[in-house]
Amino acid sequence: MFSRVLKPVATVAVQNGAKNFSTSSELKMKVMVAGASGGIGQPLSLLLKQNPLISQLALYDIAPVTPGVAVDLSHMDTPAKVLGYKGPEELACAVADSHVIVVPAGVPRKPGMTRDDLFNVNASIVRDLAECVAKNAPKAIMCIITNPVNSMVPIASEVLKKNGVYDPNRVLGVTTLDVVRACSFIGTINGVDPRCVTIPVIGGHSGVTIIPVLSQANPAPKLTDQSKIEALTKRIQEAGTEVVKAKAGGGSATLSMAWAGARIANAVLRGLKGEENVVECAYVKSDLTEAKYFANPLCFGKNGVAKNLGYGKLNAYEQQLLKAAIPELKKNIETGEKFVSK
Ligand SMILES: NC(=O)C1=CN([C@@H]2O[C@H](COP(=O)(O)OP(=O)(O)OC[C@H]3O[C@@H](n4cnc5c(N)ncnc54)[C@H](O)[C@@H]3O)[C@@H](O)[C@H]2O)C=CC1
Ligand SMILES: O=C([O-])CC(=O)C(=O)O
Repeated sequence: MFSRVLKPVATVAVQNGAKNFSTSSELKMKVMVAGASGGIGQPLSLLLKQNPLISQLALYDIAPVTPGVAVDLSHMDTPAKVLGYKGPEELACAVADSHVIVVPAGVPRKPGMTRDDLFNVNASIVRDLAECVAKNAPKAIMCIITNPVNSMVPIASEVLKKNGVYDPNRVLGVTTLDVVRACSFIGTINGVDPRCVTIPVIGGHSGVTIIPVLSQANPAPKLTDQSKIEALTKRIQEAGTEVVKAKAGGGSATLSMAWAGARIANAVLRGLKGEENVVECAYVKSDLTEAKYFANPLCFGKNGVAKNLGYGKLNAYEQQLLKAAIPELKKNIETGEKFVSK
């Protein structure tokens, strides 16, 4: 079950420049989760506690239960040491010396809302977290789950820039759930194990900006005509809303997101550790299109994103999807950038 998420630990030592990194033969990695007591944060932390690449797991949230969540997880018989941090006065300690910071802090959607409707509340949460990261762990790799992802990544990037510590290879928007869903749906259609399916999902993380490149899926979905391809594309684009509706006011995807969050964190950690050819899609600073940020397959290395692998050849339908996504992405990016500059 964990073969993709928990790959064997590489034993090479790496030195990637962040302060207080271990210089012993085994790099000790600290992962911090911001929003650790929430619907995503708790199961994500449960999965991360099982990751042998992590020596320290710092759980941060404004919720009073957070130290208790940390005590609870600390009783699991896996090596990662778990510490809980609660409230803004403890944030700097939680962040300090982190190699990877995963951010599911912020409010989720209710039925009838778009991800953009979350902007007003979540923008300041991500801004303040990024400010603290800039001051206390400028070399950390931020993996931002908080919605709207398309705008939150520009916000974190602009804050890091203002502090003079921005490295575009160290700020990611988490789009892994779109890939996970596409693999799951294709697995069902083809009657195969979804873990054997690969597919790039490019663009961003909301509605029309989510572009599953079905022509590059392996195995190809067994769909006979174009209308079925279009219906599958729509389902992947709207899968978040499918969950929001099904939860009927109880929030959005949490468990599948935790799974996806653990998967991208593991890819980043494997790259930091020196493993080669670790590839996942994520939303990053990009010059591939007119949008300043764009999601597509990336290769991870000792300093975060090591190589942008582009998005390959798109068929005519996918090119049409890309054309529809770009104006929306540009608008979302501008909204994020304006929020920081005002
Ligand atoms: N990127 C993606 O694919 C997905 C993103 N999301 C997004 O993830 C976010 C979290 O969703 P859930 O976990 O379901 O929400 P939730 O409400 O269950 O949990 C959010 C947690 O964040 C905490 N929090 C609020 N302000 C904070 C702050 N300033 N610092 C630290 N923690 C803070 C809350 O106390 C709460 O524990 C939402 O914005 C949601 O839209 C959800 C699913 C998929
Ligand atoms: O739909 C939402 O609000 C949460 C999310 O981003 C997803 O499930 O893809």
